[in-house]
Amino acid sequence: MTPADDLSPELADALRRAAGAPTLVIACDYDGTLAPFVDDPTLAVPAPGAVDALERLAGLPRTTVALLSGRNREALAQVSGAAAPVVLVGSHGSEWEGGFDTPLDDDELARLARVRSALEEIVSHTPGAHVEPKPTAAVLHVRPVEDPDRRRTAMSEAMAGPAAFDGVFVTEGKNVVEIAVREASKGAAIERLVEQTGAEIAIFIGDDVTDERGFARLREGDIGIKVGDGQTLAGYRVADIPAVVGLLAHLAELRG
Ligand SMILES: O=P(O)(O)OC[C@H]1O[C@H](O[C@H]2O[C@H](CO)[C@@H](O)[C@H](O)[C@H]2O)[C@H](O)[C@@H](O)[C@@H]1O
Repeated sequence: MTPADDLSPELADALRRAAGAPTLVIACDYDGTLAPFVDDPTLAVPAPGAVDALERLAGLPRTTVALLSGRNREALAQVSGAAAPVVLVGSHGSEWEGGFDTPLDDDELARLARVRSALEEIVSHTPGAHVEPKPTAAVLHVRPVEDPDRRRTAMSEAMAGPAAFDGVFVTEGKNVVEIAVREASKGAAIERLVEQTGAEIAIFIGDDVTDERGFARLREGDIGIKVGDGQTLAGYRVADIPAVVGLLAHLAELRG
């Protein structure tokens, strides 16, 4: 069985087309796409072979590989172990090498502190839940909460409380709700990568609802690949993380 055996004929064709593009961008979500979910986000390591395949692709001429994650950039670098020439883009597309285009102003910082303390209050009576601080957001994590009712209650409290504050941007993900004081979109980040490189084809691979903002902004001829089940705007689908690793390794062979 070769990596290509896991791919639909349509996706195999699309990858052959991408492999022949003069300039190519490959943007990949991290959690749920390259790294299996775990309770502690600091321990979410890449699946075997994932970083190797990304680095092989990133070492090819006129090929830009980016990790495009909801995580903040520093956390993304730590858990993934990926480094240049792989481009790391954090905070849902708004945090690049050198940080954010514009730092948070005093109002945004005050709003962020209010959001964090409201989420900490929820955590204080929800055993297992925790808050992940980010430069422009705070995230309530409920994956480790054992009782499903308590998990749902904590999410509802976050939605009715800090998620309803003025001037915040809410993203619900897998067992998380993220409340940001800056709007960000993986779609805008993919457009920026395409603009910077002049790529004729962009590939974007992701598993979560937040990745739909990326799929929505792909151009005709670009290749969106959804990982796992669920509704999607992506044109192609693979079953799971090992299939993503196989796909990347196969693309590296085709383009190498
Ligand atoms: O855009 P991504 O790279 O997919 O990041 C999305 C969020 O991923 C992380 O949370 C998810 O993974 C955790 C570790 O496996 C898991 O515990 C949690 O339930 C998942 O939602 C990360 O912690 C968040 O900051 C990212 O926004």
